[in-house]
Amino acid sequence: MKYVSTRGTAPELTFEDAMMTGLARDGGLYVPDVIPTLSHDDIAEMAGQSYEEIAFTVMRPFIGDTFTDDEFRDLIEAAYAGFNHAARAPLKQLDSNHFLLELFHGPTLAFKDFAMQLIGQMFQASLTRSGKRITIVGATSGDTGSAAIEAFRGLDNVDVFILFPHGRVSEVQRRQMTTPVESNVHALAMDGDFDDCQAALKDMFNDFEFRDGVNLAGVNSINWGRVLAQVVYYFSSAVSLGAPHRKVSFTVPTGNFGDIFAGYIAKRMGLPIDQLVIATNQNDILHRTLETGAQVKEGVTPSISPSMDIQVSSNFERALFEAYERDGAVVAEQMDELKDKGEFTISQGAIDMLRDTFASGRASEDETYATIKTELMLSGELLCPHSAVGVTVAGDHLGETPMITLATAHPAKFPAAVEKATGQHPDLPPHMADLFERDERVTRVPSDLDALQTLIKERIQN
Ligand SMILES: Cc1ncc(COP(=O)(O)O)c(C=O)c1O
Ligand SMILES: N[C@@H](CCOP(=O)(O)O)C(=O)O
Repeated sequence: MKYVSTRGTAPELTFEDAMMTGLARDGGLYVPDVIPTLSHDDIAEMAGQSYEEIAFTVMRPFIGDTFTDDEFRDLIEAAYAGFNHAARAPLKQLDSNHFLLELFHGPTLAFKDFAMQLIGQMFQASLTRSGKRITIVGATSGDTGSAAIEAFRGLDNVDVFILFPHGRVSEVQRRQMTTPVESNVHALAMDGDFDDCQAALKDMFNDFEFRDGVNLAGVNSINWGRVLAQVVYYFSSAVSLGAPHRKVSFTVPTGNFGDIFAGYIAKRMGLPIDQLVIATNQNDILHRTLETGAQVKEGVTPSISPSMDIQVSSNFERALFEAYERDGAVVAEQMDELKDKGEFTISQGAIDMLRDTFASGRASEDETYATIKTELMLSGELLCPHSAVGVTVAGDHLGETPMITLATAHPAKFPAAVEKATGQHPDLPPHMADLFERDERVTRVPSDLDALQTLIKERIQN
């Protein structure tokens, strides 16, 4: 299995190299050269299997000879051992044909743990073999950062720097990133929004002198390993509702497009998915793109679902690559237009493919509050605002096929919005109960590439 860049000119890599490299050297994102498929029987056999067994079957074809089967099974076991639900990703029934996939039972209470805990294990195994030391830089709108810190804190061959937009994450999210005491953890509060943080990260990858000098690695969904690990819960949940013998649909609260792209990969692998619905908050660039056929960047408006306050949606590039039948030159051209002019127009053939593959919808702030309130009354489920965006949009796409909406974070990460909607204060789980008593350690940084690179170089020398 080889990995190719969405912009067509970077060297082809193995799974291990693609995982450790992050962004391709032509600015693109790595994807497998061929998407493997599972047969109807392979999928049927997953019924009754553990999450870990399904994870092995789904991911094994992608990793080549990076790990032996036994090594890979051990890494998967270790990754999910710290989750506090036996099913890892349990399904709850909301209504006769609407289900909620709870993805917040990992250590940092968001779906990011599913991939980040495994990436942490795979990185450590690879670094032990190579004897290398790396510098991870991540950009976060709130959840990737804490998940990455949790996965890499205390390791002596890794420094982890997390850029988050100052004042634009919830207090719980901020404290998850600023209270770890390990000296290899560096929380950086940057002036600007998440798009600025992600742009700075990509600029660091595109500066080869810096990148090679610090051994830069990425754990955002730039990293194919992140997307891959997220494919698994599409299979586990669909199978528990009767796939492959019947179809299911998914609605996915979406920002950087990594999670829903994982759903697309599951479909390409043979999972019978009917609808894949993109649910956006008021930062609705993806919904507008599907409606109009043009991607036009606007400013980011802060919302009660801050992790989805994104306009430049990194993994949309992977979907475009498929929509343009893997023509990297066209993708590179369109990505340059987005960077230079803030917009690009998708060809008719490509937008037809995207509209055939994805549906979309948008939830306003008022609708999101209303869904949190009514869902608690109707089903007893206390939703986080991101999951509530999903449930709101899913409501417009319910039909005969069972709909699974992804619940991407625990309500206790966003207590202010949840309390405003319901009057209930969601409590943090016991392992985080003293979060508000812990000391914070954070560096305020400008949105300035030189300053960021200087800070990172100085910190890793000490
Ligand atoms: C809680 C939550 N929901 C939804 C999303 C959107 O997921 P994605 O960026 O993969 O589209 C994020 C951020 O990634 C998130 O943290
Ligand atoms: N919502 C994310 C944004 C980064 O997404 P990623 O999937 O590319 O890591 C966050 O919580 O940080």
